[in-house]
Amino acid sequence: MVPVKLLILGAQNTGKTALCVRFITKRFIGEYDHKKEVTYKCSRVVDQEAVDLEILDLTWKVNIDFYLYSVASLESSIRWADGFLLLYSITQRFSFLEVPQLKTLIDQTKQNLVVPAVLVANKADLEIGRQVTTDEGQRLAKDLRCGFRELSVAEAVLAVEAAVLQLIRLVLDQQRPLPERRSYMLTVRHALTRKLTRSKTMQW
Ligand SMILES: Nc1nc2c(ncn2[C@@H]2O[C@H](COP(=O)(O)OP(=O)(O)OP(=O)(O)O)[C@@H](O)[C@H]2O)c(=O)[nH]1
Repeated sequence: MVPVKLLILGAQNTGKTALCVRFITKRFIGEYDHKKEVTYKCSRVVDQEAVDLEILDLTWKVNIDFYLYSVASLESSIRWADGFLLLYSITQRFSFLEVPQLKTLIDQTKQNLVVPAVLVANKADLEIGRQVTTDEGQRLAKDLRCGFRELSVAEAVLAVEAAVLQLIRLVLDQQRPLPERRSYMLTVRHALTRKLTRSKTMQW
């Protein structure tokens, strides 16, 4: 069994608990008790690899003033985790605007070149209340070097499964020796493409 530890972060009311419960139980439950910090545990087989999964859903609220809360405690949860689900709601623009701050804290704490992370735009079923476009979400994910999924935890169990599996794959990829990593291979490919393009331009 390969242990994989994920931390779910995002502003209040974005659907963090709903997503965890949906992934673990396949059910959507409207309201939750937020008093307790919960670590959800399960096992899954991902690409023929047996994974012992833990997902941590924190109790305290991460909002625009999250520095007012215990940053030390947040940093310790970040250090514990191998991968990150960063959630915002398409109906709460402020939750989208908080994401870069969170990602910066993760990058500073982890100090890795590549941090496995997937940006999740939740509540896609509430189109009428949309405040963040899909395009904006995609651009932010690219800037922050994260995967991106827009979905509705309420309506799409398969999309939730796909988002978490994408993150697990990124974590597993990072645990492989350097030359076997997809991210490493992509970096090498981009560097070679850039070099080739430059040398062609110079010849011309
Ligand atoms: N329409 C809709 N509502 C959702 C969706 N996901 C979650 N919700 C609702 O959004 C509210 C907040 O969901 P939670 O899972 O409690 O959100 P949270 O981020 O864990 O909240 P905090 O722990 O308070 O930060 C609940 O009323 C959920 O039923 C979704 O995809 N669509």
